[in-house]
Amino acid sequence: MNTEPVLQIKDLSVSFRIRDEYYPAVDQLDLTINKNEVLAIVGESGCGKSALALSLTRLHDVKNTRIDGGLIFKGQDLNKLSPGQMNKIRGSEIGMIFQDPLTALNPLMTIGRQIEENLDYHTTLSKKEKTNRIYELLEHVNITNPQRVYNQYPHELSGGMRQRVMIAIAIACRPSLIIADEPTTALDVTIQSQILDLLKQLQAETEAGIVLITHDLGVVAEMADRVVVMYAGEIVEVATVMDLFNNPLHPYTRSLLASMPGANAGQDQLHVIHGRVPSLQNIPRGSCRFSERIPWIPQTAHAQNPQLDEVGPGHWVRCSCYQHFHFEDEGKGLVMDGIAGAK
Ligand SMILES: Nc1ncnc2c1ncn2[C@@H]1O[C@H](COP(=O)(O)OP(=O)(O)OP(=O)(O)O)[C@@H](O)[C@H]1O
Repeated sequence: MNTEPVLQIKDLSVSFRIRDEYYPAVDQLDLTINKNEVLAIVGESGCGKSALALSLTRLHDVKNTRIDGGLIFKGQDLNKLSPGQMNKIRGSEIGMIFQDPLTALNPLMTIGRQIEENLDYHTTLSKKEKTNRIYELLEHVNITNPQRVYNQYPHELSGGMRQRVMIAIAIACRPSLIIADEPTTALDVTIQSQILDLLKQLQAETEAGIVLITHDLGVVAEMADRVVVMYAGEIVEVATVMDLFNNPLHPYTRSLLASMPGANAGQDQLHVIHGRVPSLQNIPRGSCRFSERIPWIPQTAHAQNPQLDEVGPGHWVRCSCYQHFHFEDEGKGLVMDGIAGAK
């Protein structure tokens, strides 16, 4: 595995203003994304995945969002760039693919014109070169009739085709980093797997680092090299995809995996994680954030403020007592050694 860093995230906090106070949705996060790797970020809704993605592209609402910390990309800190400097990087060296291409694409502009706009901004190609490049890009994302699609509007295309167009725009200037936020969530299963295959193929060609934000562990298993599990704004586990699926350590990761369809073969019910991700104002910031989702485990078992520790090569976990948890079948869920009354 190539470990040449593309992006280094250093002590990153992304905070939203709620009634004149800022609350971190991403809390002091450190992470490196390498060239030619797919780094998946997973977690339930509200864990801070999209807040993280927005901060990487600096597409946040500046009035109500504060970003602290470093985003080191090719030797410069994205967080210190002016909006103009960032515009030059976004869409060229950093490509973006979002969940809903219908919202991301301009409904009043033809597909050809939208890709051309990107090339206008980031390249000095002539009109003819741009047109050829657009046809080439559309073909590259497996659009069979590029000439026709060039002149079509987003609403005339299927969801899968629109996502292919988004990918064509994202890769138009051969980015070294791609942020893909739930790129296949809105698509049906067959189209989803075609789009994932396309992303894999493009990555093999470009060697870009891909940050893949998803709540779908099936997508993670298919795509990721490394996985980051987020809970309530923090990383709770980082591991290679093999380690994460074969040897999950954090109770939250284990609960997520047990709640995945197909995980409990032979059992009638999927595991349901008790409770929900706390809202920003209610995150217990000075203690173990996950403890309230496993209330049957006594507070004495939780470290006050667990750190993210490397417990094996490249395997990090934020839990001081992960060795004592185990998962029981038949709906009993997560239990802890020697704790009576656990369920
Ligand atoms: N603009 C905002 N203002 C205030 N709070 C926000 C804002 N955007 C997100 N949040 C809050 O920040 C937290 C993290 O949200 P975020 O959208 O990043 O989660 P997520 O893991 O991406 O969830 P989803 O999968 O549903 O998109 C949530 O508590 C959310 O309610």
